[in-house]
Amino acid sequence: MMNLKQLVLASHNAGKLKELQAMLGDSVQLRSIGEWSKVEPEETGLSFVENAILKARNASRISGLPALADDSGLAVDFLGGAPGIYSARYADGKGDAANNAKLLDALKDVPQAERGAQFVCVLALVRHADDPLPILCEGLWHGRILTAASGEHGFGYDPLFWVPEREVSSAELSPVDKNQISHRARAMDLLRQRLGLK
Ligand SMILES: O=P(O)(O)OP(=O)(O)OP(=O)(O)OC[C@H]1O[C@@H](n2cnc3c(O)ncnc32)[C@H](O)[C@@H]1O
Ligand SMILES: [Mg+2]
Repeated sequence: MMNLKQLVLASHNAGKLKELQAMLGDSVQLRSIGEWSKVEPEETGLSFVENAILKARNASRISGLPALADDSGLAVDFLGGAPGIYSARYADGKGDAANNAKLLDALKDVPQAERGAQFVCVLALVRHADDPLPILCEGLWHGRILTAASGEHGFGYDPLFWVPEREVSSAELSPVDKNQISHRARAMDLLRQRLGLK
């Protein structure tokens, strides 16, 4: 198999790097693609899977190492699954706070029963840039969109995501707790099984 001591993470998102490295533990060192390039590839795919593969290939091409990508987002029922693959760009690249404000506004006056949402995470691992058989793993996390932000942990939409099984927002979970139950944790669990790491 491939040498998994070092894996390039095809992401410029520090929150993802932290979470994924914590889940992997010491067995695999994740190195951010930011060490090689600050340029983010355009995410032109129409699905999480396509974008994850595109980012992984790009990082592997640049670094010459096997690469792992995470394409993720928030799919809101009332919005027909939006912002979905456009979650990072929902407020036109103005960042997390603007994304959250736009989402709250889009759900203004929407009753609790219709505020269901899921976080989605697709992990793609390529052994090399032209790998014809990327390893793909997916994880979902069901919850609800709050009417106001709450909590300081995590990143992105975490302050707006109510976690029914814990009765707190995702940003109120400790990092250790989030990493046990999140969409990313579920996808990583499958990946570790696929790689024989557990
Ligand atoms: O593409 P890379 O460089 O990995 O970084 P990114 O932030 O652009 O990542 P995505 O394209 O996958 O977009 C995912 C967005 O979905 C949101 N998101 C994903 N996982 C999340 C999580 O665990 N908690 C909160 N928000 C999350 C957050 O807004 C992210 O910016
Ligand atoms: Mg992105």
